[in-house]
Amino acid sequence: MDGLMKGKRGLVMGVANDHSIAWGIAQKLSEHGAELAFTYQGDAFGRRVKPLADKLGASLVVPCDVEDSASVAATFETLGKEWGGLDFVVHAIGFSDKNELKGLYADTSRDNFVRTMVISCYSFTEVARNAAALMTEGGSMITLTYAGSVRVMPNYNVMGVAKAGLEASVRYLANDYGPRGIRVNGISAGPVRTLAGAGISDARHMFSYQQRNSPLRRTVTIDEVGGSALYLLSDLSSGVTGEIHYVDSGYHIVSMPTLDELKQ
Ligand SMILES: NC(=O)c1ccc[n+]([C@@H]2O[C@H](COP(=O)([O-])OP(=O)(O)OC[C@H]3O[C@@H](n4cnc5c(N)ncnc54)[C@H](O)[C@@H]3O)[C@@H](O)[C@H]2O)c1
Ligand SMILES: Cc1c(CN(C)C(=O)CCc2cnc3c(c2)CCC(=O)N3)oc2ccccc12
Repeated sequence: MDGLMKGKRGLVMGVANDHSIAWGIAQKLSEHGAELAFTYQGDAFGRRVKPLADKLGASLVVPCDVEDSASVAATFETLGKEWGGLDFVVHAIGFSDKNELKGLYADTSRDNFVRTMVISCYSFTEVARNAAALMTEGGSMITLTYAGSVRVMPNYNVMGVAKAGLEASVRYLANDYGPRGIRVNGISAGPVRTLAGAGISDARHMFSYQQRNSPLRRTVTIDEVGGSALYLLSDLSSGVTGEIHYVDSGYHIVSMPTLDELKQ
């Protein structure tokens, strides 16, 4: 089908199920004519991702565990062999030990700090380096971040530190690859009820707080994140690189949306 992404081929990393942000992005890209390849993290996820990928006519669905550099390299070797080139990459991967996503950030263990940084931050740099080698006609990459990188979100803890590093790496990668016509951007999404977004303590209260206090008075959907990803991965954003684009109902711009509640 014709559309913004007609003739473009790209890799979507991070679909776990049909609630995943990466799935919202993949659907939107496919609707606009993109040809997609997917990676999944291990056989358990593979059983969920393959039927989803089939729905979008994706022929390439490969395992990739970003804790294993050989696995990342093998993914792009396969893409190089099967496609020969690449126009875009979606990196929607993040993980930390959920037992350290509560209580004090100060209590973060060294092991989980390192592991969280490798999976949630460094993996985008490694993916970008491998992808850039295939983007011989230029290209566009995005990663998913969260406002917990620049402001304290209770319990987000070490994930906030990892996202701060991720957002800085977006800027450094944008500078490295700009001369080759490869753009690198981030989408900072508001809270979404995904596997990663729901499995946290007090998720219910955090969602309702954001619904009551964001300018749009609601949380965002994976389709809305998909729309902004389509913009950043298409030629509509040809002049945009190194940016963190917020898709969060405007939550991050307010300190106090209204005094009404206090007057009650
Ligand atoms: N859900 C939210 O509220 C929210 C908001 C802003 C940003 N994000 C970010 O969006 C991205 C996608 O998360 P989601 O909310 O769609 O949840 P999700 O659980 O659907 O997706 C997370 C993905 O990370 C993958 N992953 C984890 N460790 C991996 C590893 N070692 N190798 C390969 N893949 C691995 C999982 O397999 C899964 O597919 C993450 O980076 C997350 O931090 C989420
Ligand atoms: C929002 C929000 C999220 C969603 N988000 C932005 C994220 O980036 C997901 C972070 C995350 C990373 N690793 C794990 C989990 C969530 C839960 C399941 C697990 O085992 N590991 O996570 C939070 C954690 C604490 C507070 C708020 C949030």
